[in-house]
Amino acid sequence: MHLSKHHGLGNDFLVVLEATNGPLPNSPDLARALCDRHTGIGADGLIWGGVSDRADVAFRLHNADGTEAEISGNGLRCLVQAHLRAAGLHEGTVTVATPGGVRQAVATAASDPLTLSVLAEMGPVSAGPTLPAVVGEMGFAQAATGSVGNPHVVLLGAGSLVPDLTSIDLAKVGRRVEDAIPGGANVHVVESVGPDTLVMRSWERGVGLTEACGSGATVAAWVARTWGLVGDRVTIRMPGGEAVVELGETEASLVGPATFVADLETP
Ligand SMILES: N[C@@H](CCC[C@H](N)C(=O)O)C(=O)O
Repeated sequence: MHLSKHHGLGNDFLVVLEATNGPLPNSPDLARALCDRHTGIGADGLIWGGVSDRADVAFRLHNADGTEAEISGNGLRCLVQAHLRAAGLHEGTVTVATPGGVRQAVATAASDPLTLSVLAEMGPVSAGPTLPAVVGEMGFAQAATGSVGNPHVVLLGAGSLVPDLTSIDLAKVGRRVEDAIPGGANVHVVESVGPDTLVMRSWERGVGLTEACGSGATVAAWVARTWGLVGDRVTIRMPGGEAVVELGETEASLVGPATFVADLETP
């Protein structure tokens, strides 16, 4: 099988294209094996890029633990880069069929030849899962949920028991909150650090701590706007780098990089 590895702000994905490989196995076990950082190639998830009659390419994602996710902001950009590279292109507009609908992405070359800057539609932002009671005991200033197809919990730091984000044991908090939600959720802690700017750290369903989460950034910006902290164009600073979220009335878009790492062949 031919794969390529990419990352969006340190959130890394393996991509397998049906156009290059023929019919895809879409196997959670294979995804789990290849994403293992000790015995596999290592990644936060594996994206199956299928042939689609609705769009240029179809998106299907298995997290590192083999569970399936509905969407990924960083993963979408990585798939767009893989699709363009397979056609010998370094920029262009690509439509992607996701489980939640078709999303358009516009990729432009960046100064680094391995990186594209991609503006991607993230679709409508809707209500997320019910906030579990355990969040009330954690002392965050605010808490809310949202969804762009996949579920997110957003916790605002600087509450009574939470002086700043660095004091949070996110692996513990994330696991506790995730376990209290049927089906799990991605859990993010955010802090407002300037006009239209948030700092965010993420615990991801099916992965654990990650360097960045694009769908999480989208929901965090949306929720922060409802809290009156930001306007319609929000910069999100994550451990892996910055992304920009553009918020409309009902829908959102995400701008960030996709960086090519390697082409790989599995036996
Ligand atoms: N990191 C991704 C989200 C990947 C899916 C997530 N772990 C889930 O299970 O919902 C992003 O950039 O959005």
